[in-house]
Amino acid sequence: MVEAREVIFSFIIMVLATASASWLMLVYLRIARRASLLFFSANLLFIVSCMLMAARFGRSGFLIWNLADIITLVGFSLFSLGVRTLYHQPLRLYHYGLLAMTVLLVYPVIPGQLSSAYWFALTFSVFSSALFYFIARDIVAANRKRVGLVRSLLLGWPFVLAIGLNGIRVITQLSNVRPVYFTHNDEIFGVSILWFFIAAAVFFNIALVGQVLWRMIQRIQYQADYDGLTDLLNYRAFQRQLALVDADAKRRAQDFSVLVIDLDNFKQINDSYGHLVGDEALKHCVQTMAMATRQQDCLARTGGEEFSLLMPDTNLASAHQVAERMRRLVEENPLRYQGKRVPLTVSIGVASRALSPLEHLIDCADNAMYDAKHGGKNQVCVARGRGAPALAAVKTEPAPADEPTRAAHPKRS
Ligand SMILES: Nc1nc2c(ncn2[C@@H]2O[C@H](COP(=O)(O)OP(=O)(O)OP(=O)(O)O)[C@@H](O)[C@H]2O)c(=O)[nH]1
Repeated sequence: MVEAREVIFSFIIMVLATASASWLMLVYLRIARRASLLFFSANLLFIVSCMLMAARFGRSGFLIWNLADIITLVGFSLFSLGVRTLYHQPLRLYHYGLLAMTVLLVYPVIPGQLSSAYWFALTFSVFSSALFYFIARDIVAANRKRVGLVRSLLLGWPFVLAIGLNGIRVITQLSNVRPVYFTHNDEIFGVSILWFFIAAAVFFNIALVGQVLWRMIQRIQYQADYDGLTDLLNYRAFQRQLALVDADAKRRAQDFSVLVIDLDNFKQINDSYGHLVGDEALKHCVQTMAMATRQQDCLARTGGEEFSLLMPDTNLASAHQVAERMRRLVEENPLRYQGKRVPLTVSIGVASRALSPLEHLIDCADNAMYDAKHGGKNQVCVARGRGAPALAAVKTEPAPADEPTRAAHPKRS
């Protein structure tokens, strides 16, 4: 039977070596580099731990046994840290520090003799369960919002299963049914637990590769739909959103409106302060504009310094109010840069679906925005009518501070 164990141990080490090589390849390819490096290191530690465990069958030294357990726990900690790194979660190193301290306090207390096998196994089960719990919890926390609880649990299923199996093991051991697994003189359990190691090595690594792939897919999807600078939806995603809102509005016989918003004299900001300040100005402006929007509105970056706001269930008059409020907020919140005040203003065009067909809606708002530009900038213009939106665009004037919805003369900063 000892020979069978040796063969199985060699097989486990081969599996772990293959996993290590694969993670190293991902590090080399710069795919989730830091997380892959942590997963690679964890697999190396498992190889060391397996070698020690293989040695312990010959000599049954408890020091080696404990060392193998502790190295395995450090490997699981690296898995857990890798998952947190992958999902950009806070590392919270004190969690691992606390766990390490407890491990180092508990292991020396247990007497190093064969009858303690039960306690060593129990201790290892409890600590490894804590680490599996960290991993499963982090995977669920990172994905729950996007794919729901059940699917996010499925993403980390080997770790969830490991918590369950360890739980059963702890309960059976605490209820003193019999010391299961890891008994030196019990050949059957000795070999069966080795098969369990193989399954764990394979499934844990597959689950983690799955996390890396899943994360990459999420990132690609995000880059396809979002603007990297402002984190707003891009033009393509905005068009998709527009079609969805239009279908919904038709079904419910409701109106909706769009704003096309363009920063004024933005080239001048870039030329005077540089592109980095220009980028800051764009981000600052987005934050300010967002103050005028509601939860259901959809603000998108549809051009370099051009934005669009989609407002479901909003008629032209209400959209005009929002646009005016937005214009005023931007004007009143200049960018502060190195103690200087960088004034920002926007020109806004408003159009509503009730007055324009979908295929012309954005053009109508865009033309109204250009009317605002030609009218002197820092103002809101409303597009009316279907056929000739540019001609029908009606300029409205900014409201006074206490009356956000009514007109006054355009303000310039
Ligand atoms: N910093 C920065 N600049 C950008 C970005 N995208 C576009 N721009 C710049 O925005 C400027 C737009 O210039 P124009 O189209 O002349 O517009 P403007 O100066 O705002 O003039 P008006 O629209 O007439 O008020 C150009 O200089 C672009 O290089 C960006 O992501 N970051």
